[in-house]
Amino acid sequence: MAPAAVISPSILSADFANLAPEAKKCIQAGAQWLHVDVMDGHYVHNLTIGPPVVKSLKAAVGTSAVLDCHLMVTEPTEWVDDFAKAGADIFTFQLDAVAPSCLTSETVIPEELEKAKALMKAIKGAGMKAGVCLRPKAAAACVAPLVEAGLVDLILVLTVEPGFGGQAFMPEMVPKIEALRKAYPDMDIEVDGGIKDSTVGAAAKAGANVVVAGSYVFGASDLKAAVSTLQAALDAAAA
Ligand SMILES: O=C(CO)[C@H](O)[C@H](O)COP(=O)(O)O
Ligand SMILES: [Co+2]
Repeated sequence: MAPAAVISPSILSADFANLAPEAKKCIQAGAQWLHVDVMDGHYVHNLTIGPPVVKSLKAAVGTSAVLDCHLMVTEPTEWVDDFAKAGADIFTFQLDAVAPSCLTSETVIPEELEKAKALMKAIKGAGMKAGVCLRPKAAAACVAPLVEAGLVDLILVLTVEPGFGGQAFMPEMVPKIEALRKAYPDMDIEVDGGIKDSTVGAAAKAGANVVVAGSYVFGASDLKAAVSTLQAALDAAAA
């Protein structure tokens, strides 16, 4: 069965002083997940959200939304337990943070592959779903041994360089989404970066079933209409 269509607004573009009402507005507008961009000031030059904020968000939204945590951090393994305890539902890490060979080769070197597998086992062992994120330079083929090992619940395709919201969608990432959908018909494939009314169609047609949008949703004069536009594009691609 094809995976369900999901909208995951990135709270990176929300008003942090009003995070709970902002999150609830997204859920009322039809968003099923909330995307939490975690940046540690090392992997990227930005500092954002950590486990205490995830804990408060979980207390505010309960089970009405999946907390889709995207960790742009140098040492994801160190954060597994803290995010699990805070209430994260999905823990997605940057593959190149543990397996830098994915940036220069179609095959991850064995030592790095073992590190990625151990991390994913820890994520699942802590009760979260395990996501693997490919930044633009990371080769799609590198996820194959992880999928074959039954460790991948979600593949996130970054369509901007990691670090900031509000960047332009990279159309050259569309073939990567297509290749992953062809290889993994039942996998949750998430697209993240520069998604708005004019770009969501290309990502959805290529096979993404989960769309992240930050600046488009929170910058819209009508948040509900923005979420509906994204949902309509996913529905049209699935029809
Ligand atoms: O992971 C990210 C950046 O590293 C963000 O999730 C992404 O950029 C969302 O913001 P926008 O929709 O404004 O592009
Ligand atoms: Co993100």
